[in-house]
Amino acid sequence: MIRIGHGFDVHAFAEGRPLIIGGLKIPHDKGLAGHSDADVLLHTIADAILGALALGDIGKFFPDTDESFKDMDSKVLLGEVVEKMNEEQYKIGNVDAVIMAQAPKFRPHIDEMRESVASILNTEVSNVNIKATTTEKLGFVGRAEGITSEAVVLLTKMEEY
Ligand SMILES: Nc1ccn([C@@H]2O[C@H](COP(=O)(O)O)[C@@H](O)[C@H]2O)c(=O)n1
Ligand SMILES: C[C@@]1(CO)OP(=O)(O)OP(=O)(O)OC[C@H]1O
Repeated sequence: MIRIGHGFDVHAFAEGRPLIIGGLKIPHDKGLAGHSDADVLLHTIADAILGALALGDIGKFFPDTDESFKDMDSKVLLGEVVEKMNEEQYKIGNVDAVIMAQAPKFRPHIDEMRESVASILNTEVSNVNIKATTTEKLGFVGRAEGITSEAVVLLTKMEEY
């Protein structure tokens, strides 16, 4: 049994915050605004997993009106979503994600990011692909107002013994 899910998220740039993407602190002159640490990539992957399981989205489980999630580490958020996935007897088949940002350049960080994401998802690095693209200076991404990302995940049912 396999299930597919899609995730999408957007966060605006904000001065005076670190840029956290894929669980890594990426050197840049600004970070992203959010109730949590605003890790747009981990939110996208969490939403894709919840989507595959027809469980809703991260706002349902981690509402931004709840003060206990203020400045939350999104690695913890995604870890809790992985626990839900395991409770449903599913594991990661593979993940393919794209980060859309005019800057910074993510290419130098992609391999470390894949390792970080694979570790949270409890899967092999070869099951995690992360891409980055600009939008050729078009739209809110192109004007460097924020970062958006999209992901698809394939989940596979755990073997029953
Ligand atoms: N924030 C980004 C954007 C892009 N890259 C890498 O550059 C390649 C070319 O990007 P274009 O938007 O000009 O097509 C892209 O394939 C990525 O490898 C990046 O590292 N960080
Ligand atoms: C993660 C949560 C919760 O801290 O906050 P944000 O960092 O604002 O992220 P978003 O992707 O807008 O939605 C989920 C939120 O409930």
